[in-house]
Amino acid sequence: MDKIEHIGIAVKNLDASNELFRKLFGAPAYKMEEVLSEGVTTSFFKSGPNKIELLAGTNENSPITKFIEKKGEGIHHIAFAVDDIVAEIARLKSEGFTVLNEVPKKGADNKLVAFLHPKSSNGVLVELCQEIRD
Ligand SMILES: CC[C@H](C(=O)O)C(=O)SCCNC(=O)CCNC(=O)[C@H](O)C(C)(C)COP(=O)(O)OP(=O)(O)OC[C@H]1O[C@@H](n2cnc3c(N)ncnc32)[C@H](O)[C@@H]1OP(=O)(O)O
Ligand SMILES: [Co+2]
Repeated sequence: MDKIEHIGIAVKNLDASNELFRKLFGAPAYKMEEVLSEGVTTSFFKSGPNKIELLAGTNENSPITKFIEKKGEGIHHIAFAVDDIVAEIARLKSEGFTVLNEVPKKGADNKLVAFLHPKSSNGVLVELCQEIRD
């Protein structure tokens, strides 16, 4: 795990939150992207070397919709950059973590991603992100 790649924040209304975070960071989102497979639409902000990912659910089954119903808006996950997501998944499995998708899937912002069940990581939803290299 090299560094925190982004922090994911679950929001009800992406337009309203885009404006709030534009004021917070003094700059607009640098990217907005829908990830159909996850039932989310996202916007990304840069805060110095860090990234913030705002996520809104696009359907009632979206993990974000369910999260907000249960816990309200707020920090949803922490994503870490990894060099080799397949190797990292194998390592974390061997260490006893519950990997929610053992086959990496396409995420936002040109990444392959995988998630650990929060119950196996002290109540924190952890995302692994590997840059998709052309
Ligand atoms: C990929 C695009 C983008 C990117 O960066 O590229 C994204 O980041 S997409 C982000 C959205 N996608 C996901 O979150 C996928 C992984 N998440 C899941 O598979 C589910 O959300 C899961 C398994 C974490 C929870 O599933 P579900 O909501 O069906 O189960 P429960 O509500 O019963 O939750 C079980 C248990 O976990 C607690 N929980 C749920 N979500 C979180 C969370 N984000 N952080 C911490 N804890 C969480 C929940 O409260 C339950 O605990 P309990 O003590 O039983 O209440
Ligand atoms: Co994310």
